[in-house]
Amino acid sequence: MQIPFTKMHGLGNNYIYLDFFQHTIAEEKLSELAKTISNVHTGIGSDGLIIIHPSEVADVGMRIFNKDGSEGQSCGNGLRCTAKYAYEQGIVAEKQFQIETKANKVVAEVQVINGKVDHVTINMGKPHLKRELIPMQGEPKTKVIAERFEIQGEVLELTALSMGNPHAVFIVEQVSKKQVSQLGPLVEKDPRFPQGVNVEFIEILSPNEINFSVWERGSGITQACGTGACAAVVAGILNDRLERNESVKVHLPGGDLDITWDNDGDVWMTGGAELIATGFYEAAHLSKV
Ligand SMILES: N[C@H](CCC[C@H](N)C(=O)O)C(=O)O
Repeated sequence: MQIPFTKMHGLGNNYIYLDFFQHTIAEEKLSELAKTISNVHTGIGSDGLIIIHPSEVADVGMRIFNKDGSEGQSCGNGLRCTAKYAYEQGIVAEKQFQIETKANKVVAEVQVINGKVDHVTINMGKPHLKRELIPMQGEPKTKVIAERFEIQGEVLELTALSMGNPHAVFIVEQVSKKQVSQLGPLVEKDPRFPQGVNVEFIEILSPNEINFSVWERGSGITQACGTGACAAVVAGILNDRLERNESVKVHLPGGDLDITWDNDGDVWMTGGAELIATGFYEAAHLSKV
């Protein structure tokens, strides 16, 4: 069975995209397909699988599956690539349109240069700050801001929130690969986060600029995490370290995103989206799943 695919990335956070307007795959096969197609040795290799699909409540829909086959509720880099694809493939006719995710409906606006989408701005909606909405164990109605968090004998300060998917943000003196690779997987699966959690470490460079690194739920270290960058800026503002209602430059390993948490409570993300390849995935073995 040959499955047509498009591979795209946002700041190096790359996914295999399937266009369900053209060709669908059975629901029960999607998790297994995400695992097999993401495998760099026996598949195409990616951070996961994204489904672009018809929506009854928006112009287009997007679902995201991580490398381990788990389904996330949203994906910032995936949304920018989905917006690029939807506009360039004529799924949408306007430069501004709505995209449905498991988490919410977002508004995307594409910036077109020479007929191609160069970058995309997305209103990612409002963060959820209550512990029960992250979700995280503990006193439900409270927020998680600069909370003492002990892990593997280390005591860190945790700010946790949801962008439709869960995020644990740690403000540190200096981000390092060592801390992400050692602490990331432990926090991701910590029982205090019953649905798991994406883990971000941020270094405040100024009230409008941070360094950022991430261990993603279900995919491990990635070059970038759009929802994570949004969560990081919200966390920095909640800790009075970053400017509200102004653009914050987020330096991720794969490149920069501009994030604003405005006074209406919406989080805005602007960044690139790139086409890598199109092709056909040989999925004969999937028939046995
Ligand atoms: N790993 C995430 C989904 C992908 C998010 C990330 N790639 C982004 O750009 O926001 C989760 O399980 O919630």
